[in-house]
Amino acid sequence: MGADDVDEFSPRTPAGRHFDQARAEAAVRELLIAVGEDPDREGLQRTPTRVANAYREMFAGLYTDPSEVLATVFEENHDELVLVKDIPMYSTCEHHLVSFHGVAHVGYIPGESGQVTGLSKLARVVDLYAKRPQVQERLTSQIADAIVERLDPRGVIVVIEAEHLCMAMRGIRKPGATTTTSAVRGLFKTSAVSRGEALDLISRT
Ligand SMILES: Nc1nc2c(ncn2[C@@H]2O[C@H](COP(=O)(O)OP(=O)(O)OP(=O)(O)O)[C@@H](O)[C@H]2O)c(=O)[nH]1
Ligand SMILES: [Zn+2]
Repeated sequence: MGADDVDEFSPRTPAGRHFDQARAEAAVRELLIAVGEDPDREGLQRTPTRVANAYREMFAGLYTDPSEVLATVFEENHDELVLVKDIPMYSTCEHHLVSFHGVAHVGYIPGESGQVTGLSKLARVVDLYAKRPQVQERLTSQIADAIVERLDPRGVIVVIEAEHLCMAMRGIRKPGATTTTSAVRGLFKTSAVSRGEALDLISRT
């Protein structure tokens, strides 16, 4: 398959872009040459294929529609906080293409219709946006906005705590430094009491 040929099963982004396996493999081979390696030595022969497969997986969220992930919604007449804590999260820094990883905490208060979603769906939304080239601030906001759009809740709070390998293994080299970001919507923005209660539950071990 040539670099521009894409089979009909290649995953596509909503904008119609696709994962191009042949091109990804060629790029990895080029990178190995650029760093002074021999891509034909035995240990590296399958590396372009492996790395392309890994990137396909790491960026799988580019090809998934968030509304599909939050499709399961049901009425429970629950009008208080639902909080899923410590969701493991692996994303990729869009500046250096290395990992940033940690945990996400996602909470919401259902809207007047009392509609809730499956708990696993909150973790799926985290995954979907994490599996893209990202910055932590945008990842946090996108998760919150997707939940607002689908569930029309009274409020949403998303907190992400992560270590960026681009700050640990290279550059400033500060392993262990963590970055915390939050996105609050609705009641969690307008009410300091609601926000404080949620943050208290999130920080409790
Ligand atoms: N705000 C924000 N910054 C990030 C994130 N991930 C990486 N960065 C930062 O992006 C910045 C890119 O800075 P540049 O000066 O363009 O790149 P650089 O020369 O590689 O920078 P250093 O990492 O400081 O060596 C760095 O300060 C990173 O720490 C993120 O999720 N959010
Ligand atoms: Zn980075």
